[in-house]
Amino acid sequence: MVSRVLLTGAGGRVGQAILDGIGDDYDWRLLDRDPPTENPDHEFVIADITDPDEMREAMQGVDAVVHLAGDPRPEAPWDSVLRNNIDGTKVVLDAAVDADVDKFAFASSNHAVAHYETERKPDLYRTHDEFKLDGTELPRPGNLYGVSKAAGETLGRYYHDEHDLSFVSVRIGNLTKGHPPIDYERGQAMWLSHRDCAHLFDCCLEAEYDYEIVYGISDNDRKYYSLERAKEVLGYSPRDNSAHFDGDERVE
Ligand SMILES: NC(=O)C1=CN([C@@H]2O[C@H](COP(=O)(O)OP(=O)(O)OC[C@H]3O[C@@H](n4cnc5c(N)ncnc54)[C@H](O)[C@@H]3O)[C@@H](O)[C@H]2O)C=CC1
Ligand SMILES: O=C1O[C@H](COP(=O)(O)O)[C@@H](O)[C@H](O)[C@H]1O
Repeated sequence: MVSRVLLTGAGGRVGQAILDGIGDDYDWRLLDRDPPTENPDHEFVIADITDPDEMREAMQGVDAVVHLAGDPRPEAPWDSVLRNNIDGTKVVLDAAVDADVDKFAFASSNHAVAHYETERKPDLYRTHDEFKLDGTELPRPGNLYGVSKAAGETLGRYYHDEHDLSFVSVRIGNLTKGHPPIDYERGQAMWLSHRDCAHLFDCCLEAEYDYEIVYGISDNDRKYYSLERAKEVLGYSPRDNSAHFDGDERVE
């Protein structure tokens, strides 16, 4: 049973969504290289994920890791994604294996597979289009940031096979608070609401799995990512759908 969880990148947007939803459900150790902006409700470690000593220390007594820290910019330059996203993820994985951590949930991204859209857009963002990615496809990154996320997924595969670490890559779509992106069909197709985000990472901490790749979106009518694997293996049961909004207003 997972009790003590290390949340890297805790100060960011995804971290906030997770803590708002399931902050009371685990014994969290929050980690970020930037200090918290307000008094945190949980233990907070200021550390850089590329520092092996800091990560070894932060991992003590941890059952599971939710690894969010990294450069989230689709336009991020190679030196940054190489350091923060690829090397940083390896350092966190090494520390997790040394500390005998059971489960590792990794924040991957839609950008790891963005080039599947190239020859299909804008139709695939619309409800009449049946095309769906399901997580069994090879990566087709749309930028170097996407390459770094595909590398994180592959690192996870290796640490699972080599060290038996349970690893789930969550290819997160577009997280926004309150309502889906406005006037942005792609963003509406891959919208992830805050409450579905928290619930999905809760599932990653509770379910039993070996190595998984799932999509992290709400149950949007426009979706071109399948939610079947997340539902079947993790027990994900999303409650939101971008089709239930007109602009910033919920209409259903
Ligand atoms: N927000 C979204 O819609 C999506 C986010 N993701 C992924 O989810 C993760 C979190 O994204 P957001 O919360 O949106 O980003 P964010 O920028 O709001 O949060 C990232 C946090 O990681 C920290 N961080 C960055 N590099 C670090 C390092 N070397 N050591 C320690 N801390 C470090 C930053 O200080 C920041 O607080 C990222 O890995 C991103 O690639 C993936 C797809 C969509
Ligand atoms: O991986 C990420 O994806 C989201 C959605 O991508 P976008 O190109 O449609 O904006 C992005 O907002 C987020 O910053 C990024 O980390």
